[in-house]
Amino acid sequence: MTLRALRRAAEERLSAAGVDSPALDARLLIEHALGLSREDWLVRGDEPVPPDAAARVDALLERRAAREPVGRIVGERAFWTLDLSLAPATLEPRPDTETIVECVLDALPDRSAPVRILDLGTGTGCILLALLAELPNATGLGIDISAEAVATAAANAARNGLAGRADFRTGVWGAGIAERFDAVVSNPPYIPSADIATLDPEVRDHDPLRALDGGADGLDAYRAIAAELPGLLKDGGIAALEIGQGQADDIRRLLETAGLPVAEIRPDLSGIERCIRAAKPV
Ligand SMILES: C[S@@+](CC[C@H](N)C(=O)[O-])C[C@H]1O[C@@H](n2cnc3c(N)ncnc32)[C@H](O)[C@@H]1O
Repeated sequence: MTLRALRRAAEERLSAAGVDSPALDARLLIEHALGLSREDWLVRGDEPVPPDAAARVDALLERRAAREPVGRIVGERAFWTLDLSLAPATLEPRPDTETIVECVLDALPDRSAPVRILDLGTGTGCILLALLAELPNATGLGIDISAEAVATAAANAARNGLAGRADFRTGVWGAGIAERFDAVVSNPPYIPSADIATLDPEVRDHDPLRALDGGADGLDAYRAIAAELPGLLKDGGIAALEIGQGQADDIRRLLETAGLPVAEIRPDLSGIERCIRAAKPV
């Protein structure tokens, strides 16, 4: 079988298994199994695939057909301009979360300023590290309740040349942090507990429950974080939080009750309200 024929067969297999991006996933898994680059398809598509290579591809396709996400299979995921390693305790970063990065960058008056950023529930470190990659004089602290997530985030900082500007610690949201920051970012768990069983298998069976479960109404983490934000922000500092579909009004109320007027609610690329930005009055 040629490489191109293998790819067609892989796509059909993933499509039959209900995978929603079979063409992309087939290509990524074959590239990973065989050490190919995207350009290789142009020049090597008619080459025969040796049986041992086909067996390596088959093993990965079997996992994907069982609805394990590509990022979990290959152990990493691209986010913003970065490649990030994953661990069982980290959420797989989503493109929607880049909305927070854009929102913070657009809200900062001076991108060369030495801003201090706090990321609550940092996971892979994706939000903090993407911001540090864009803000050459910024430094930051990422907090997560999971020690495995903290270790993964620290490794991702090193992998992307940002370790000198990023610290990571275990903690429960902002508890015990005395410092005040120019920006606090967070993508907290926001799925109502009862909805978790209805999620796609890629999410339900592979993202950690602690990264998903937002309590009975999905808002537990926002209540905790909103109460802490006034003590974590400098005067004039901004908070940018990812939100779930339909949660904007409730979270606006939580932030404004805490004394943080909402300045923006920003949609993601699908038009869903995804990031809420508030500021601490000067
Ligand atoms: C939705 S994930 C977001 C991860 C990452 N920031 C991202 O956007 O991909 C939420 C994260 O919050 C962490 N978390 C859950 N409860 C926490 C708590 N009480 N204190 C600190 N972190 C918590 C989870 O371990 C998880 O890494």
